[in-house]
Amino acid sequence: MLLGVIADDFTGASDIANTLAKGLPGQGGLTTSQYMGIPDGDAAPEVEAAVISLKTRSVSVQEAVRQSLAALEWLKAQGCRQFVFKYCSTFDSTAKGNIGPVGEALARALAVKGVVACPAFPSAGRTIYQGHLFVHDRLLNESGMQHHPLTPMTDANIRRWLRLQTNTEVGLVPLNVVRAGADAIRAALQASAQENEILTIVDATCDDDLVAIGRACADAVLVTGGSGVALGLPANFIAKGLAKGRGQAFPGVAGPEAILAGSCSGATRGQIEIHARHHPVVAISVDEVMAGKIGPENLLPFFRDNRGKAPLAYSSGTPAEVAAAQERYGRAAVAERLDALFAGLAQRLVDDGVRRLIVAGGETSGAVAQALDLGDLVIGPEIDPGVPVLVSRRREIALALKSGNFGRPTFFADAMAVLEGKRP
Ligand SMILES: Nc1ncnc2c1ncn2[C@@H]1O[C@H](COP(=O)(O)OP(=O)(O)O)[C@@H](O)[C@H]1O
Ligand SMILES: O=C(O)[C@@H](O)C(=O)COP(=O)(O)O
Repeated sequence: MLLGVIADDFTGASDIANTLAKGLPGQGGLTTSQYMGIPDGDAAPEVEAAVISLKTRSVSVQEAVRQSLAALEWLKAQGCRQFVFKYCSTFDSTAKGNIGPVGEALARALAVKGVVACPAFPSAGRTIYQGHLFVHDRLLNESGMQHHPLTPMTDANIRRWLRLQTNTEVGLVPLNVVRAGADAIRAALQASAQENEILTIVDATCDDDLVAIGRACADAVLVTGGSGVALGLPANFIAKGLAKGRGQAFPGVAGPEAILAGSCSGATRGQIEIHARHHPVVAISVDEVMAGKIGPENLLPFFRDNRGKAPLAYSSGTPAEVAAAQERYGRAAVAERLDALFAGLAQRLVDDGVRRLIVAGGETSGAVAQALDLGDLVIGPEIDPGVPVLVSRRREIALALKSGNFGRPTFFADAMAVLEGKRP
């Protein structure tokens, strides 16, 4: 194995697995597998890149660090020469963590400083300039992310935000240095390390910037960021003759289908609204869930009755609805109960024969994927930027784990077709 990724959530893991499997146009990527948590045994010998999905974005700092270091140990034991800590392209974190503490702990474990911290993902509209994160034409804190149910992002200056989470100063490699190319980036990172800065925000506003950053990191032991930071990494291994740039075929999976949405992002709510125009959808009431009046068994008939019609169940609410529910029951309690509902529902759906499953929302996907005994996931074709088809050979299921913010407006119906091996 060449490259090991520690991802702080499950949709993020499939996002970066997609980037690594795809590689740069005309070059191909790495043979990539996604794992649900730290695997018990060794990876299959053909795996060149392993992505370990953790659910550490919203747990305590200590727990996030503990799990991330355990993942690092497994990846080291598989022989990886480079490690990536993958977090969200919208830098989802609180003033306490978990990006800073996990990034610093991994860097300390690997004895490195001046480590790239770059959440940029231009094809999804995330760019960084002078350490400020933009989502399309908006600063992060004006993009809707200030309303996120678990990690409200209230500062677009991610260098300043990250410094709240770290023990050491945070560096910056500005865009003019990035545009000067890989050698200039490498020199700036070395200078940052000499200043004892463990993590260094690196600007990037387009894919070429990310490719240059990737080239600068050819020999870096640790890289951190969104999936974009991995764009140039497979090419380094191919150039060194360590990987061949193979593609992975996907024949499609037929069978009953289900869509579950727990993300409250504007993008997901828009996709639900569009899906509802021509497909059966059912809203899950948070009040009824909290009162114990609705559980997985109540939702199962809806999916059975609507087989073949891409049925969708969602809890997704507007910022005002989310705020009201959190005030009434507490943020953690709502998240826990909804996670448990979606997890239990997914288990029953798969036991009932569902073979194509789409989940919207990182935490929600984590809860669902942990509940299903999926084994390792093979990375199939890209549905939309950051969202690949995932195939569980163990359970013969095709999945899509969609970040709340990702996907075209007609994502749900289109993705269902792709899971079946058809292009819409
Ligand atoms: N109606 C709601 N009110 C409050 N919280 C909700 C509601 N619906 C979902 N949630 C919670 O909001 C969080 C959404 O996070 P996540 O699934 O990661 O989506 P995203 O990918 O948009 O971040 C989850 O913890 C989920 O349980
Ligand atoms: O980097 C990204 O934006 C995604 O890969 C990601 O991490 C998604 O997180 P959620 O929005 O919580 O699904």
